[in-house]
Amino acid sequence: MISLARLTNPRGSGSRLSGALTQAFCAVHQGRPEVRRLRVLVDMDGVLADFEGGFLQKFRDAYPEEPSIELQDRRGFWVSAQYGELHPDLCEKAISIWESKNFFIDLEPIPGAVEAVKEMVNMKDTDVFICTSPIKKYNYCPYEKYAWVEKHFGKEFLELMVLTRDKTLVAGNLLIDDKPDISGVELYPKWEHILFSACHNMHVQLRPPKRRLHSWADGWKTLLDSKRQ
Ligand SMILES: Cc1cn([C@H]2C[C@H](OP(=O)(O)O)[C@@H](CO)O2)c(=O)[nH]c1=O
Ligand SMILES: [Mg+2]
Repeated sequence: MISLARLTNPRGSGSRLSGALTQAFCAVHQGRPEVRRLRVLVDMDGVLADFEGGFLQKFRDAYPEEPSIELQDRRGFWVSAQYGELHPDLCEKAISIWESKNFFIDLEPIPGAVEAVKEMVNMKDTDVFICTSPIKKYNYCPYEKYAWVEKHFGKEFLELMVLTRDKTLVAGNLLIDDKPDISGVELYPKWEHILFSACHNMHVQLRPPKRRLHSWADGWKTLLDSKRQ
C-alpha cells in the first residue's frame, strides 16, 4: 500500500507537513477522535517583512529632492495615497519603488518575526501558512516573495506559501495581517482577522471584538491558545 505521506509528498521532503496529514489519516482509521488543529495564516508585508521601512529608505535614495513621510506620520494603508496627497506626482513615484527589481527581496524582517514563525510551525496541533498578496506588476514581486521566504526561513518554508489577491478565499482560524480592512468575494471568511500593528494603522480604532497583535513580542502564543478548542 502506498503511504499517504508518499502520496502527498512524493519526494519525501517537508516531512512535518505530510506528518500532520498522516496523523489525521491514522487517527480516523483507528477510530480515535481527530485532534482539532489550529490553522494560522500569517501575512508577509508589514508582519514578516518591513515594507514601510524598506519603502522609505528606497524612496529617499531614489528621490532625494522630494519630500517624504516619516514612519510615525504615516496614516492609511496605501503608501501611494498619502504620498499623492503631498503632491500628485509622488503617487507614481511611490509606486515606482515597489515595482522595482529587488524591492521585495531587500526588505528587512520585522523584529522577532522569523523566530516567532519558526517556533509556531513546530507547535503541537498547529499549521502555519504565509498568506500574501502579490502586486499586479508581476515581473519581480512573486519571485522575490518566494526568494525572501527561502532566504530568511529556509527552503522547507516554501511549502507554506499562499499567494492570493483575495485572502477571504483562504480558510484558517486566524489571519494575522496589518491591513485594517480585508475584503473579497467571500463575505464570511473562516478566519478571525488579528490586526498586526504597523505605523500606518496605529491610530485605527478597532471595533470590539476585533483584536490586535502589537508586535511579535506581544503574546502571540496566548492569542493562538485563545482559538484552540
Ligand atoms: C501598495 C502597497 C502594498 N503593500 C503590500 C501589501 C501586500 O502584501 P502582503 O499581503 O504580504 O501584506 C503587497 C501587495 O499589495 O504589498 C503595502 O503593505 N502597502 C502598500 O501601500
Ligand atoms: Mg501586509
